[in-house]
Amino acid sequence: QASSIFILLKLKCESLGQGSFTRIFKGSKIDIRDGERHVTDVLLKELDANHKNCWEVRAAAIVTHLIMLRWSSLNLADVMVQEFVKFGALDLFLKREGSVSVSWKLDVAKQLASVLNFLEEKNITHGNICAKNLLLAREGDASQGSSPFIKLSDPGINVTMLGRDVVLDRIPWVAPEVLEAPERLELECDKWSFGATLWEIFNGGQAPLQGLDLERKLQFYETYKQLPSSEWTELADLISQCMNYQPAFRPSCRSIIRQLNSLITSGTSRELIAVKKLQ
Ligand SMILES: N#Cc1ccc(Nc2nc(N)cc(-n3cnc(CCO)c3)n2)cc1
Repeated sequence: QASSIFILLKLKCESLGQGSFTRIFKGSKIDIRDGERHVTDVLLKELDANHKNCWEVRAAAIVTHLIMLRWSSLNLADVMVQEFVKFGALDLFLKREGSVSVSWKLDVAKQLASVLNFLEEKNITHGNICAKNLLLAREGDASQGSSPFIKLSDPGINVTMLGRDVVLDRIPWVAPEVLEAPERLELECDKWSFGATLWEIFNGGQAPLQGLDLERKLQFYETYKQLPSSEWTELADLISQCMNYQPAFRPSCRSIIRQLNSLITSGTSRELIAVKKLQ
């Protein structure tokens, strides 16, 4: 008789950050099977009160008996349980880590581009691509020859259900065309967001346009502005191609991957030259 006991330790982990309307906590799932205990770290995403109704919580019947020893007021209906990904959200990791190598960043960017390519082939639009939604499962250590490994988190509440201010606050990740008509969320929107996420990856996890109020964020789009460009022109070109105000002009995923590959070759040689100059 397989049964799982969920021990939800609602440890208030501020360091976990939060999504738009969710608070996230670390928990433990204890499976008892044939008298053996298996403890798994889990992440709990709790929807805050006034957004309960619009969260399509899919009842994942992953365990036969879910006995929840509540150490808090959590109830299952408002909580989504996710695999606890070891190193957490990429934006926080990059802020904490400070300097990671160019090839590390390009490796992560290429993984994201391949995920977008996979979604494009299935004609699935994610709708909330950003560094906060990239979870780092493996840190990667060049000296050990291991590379980083990322997972794309769920998009959260669908952008069509969000209030205008929340969508405005997602500038510059949200594609401009989505502002006028959120239901026009198409594959090209993820390419725009990919550009903004690439900018985050190469700017230490800093949020672009941070500190601008909603009015100025809206003006940024109304005056067709681009993010401050990197001095690495090929990278700046790729970012501005993705963040083209004409959705149809944004590059295909294959083109993005091809351009990332050429950045990887030129990027690593650039880095070698820089290192040689230092010696
Ligand atoms: N220090 C630290 C540390 C923090 C978190 C994790 N693990 C983890 N696992 C997940 N499944 C999801 C998230 N997560 C983080 N921020 C969001 C909100 C935006 O999605 C989701 N974090 C690991 C280490």
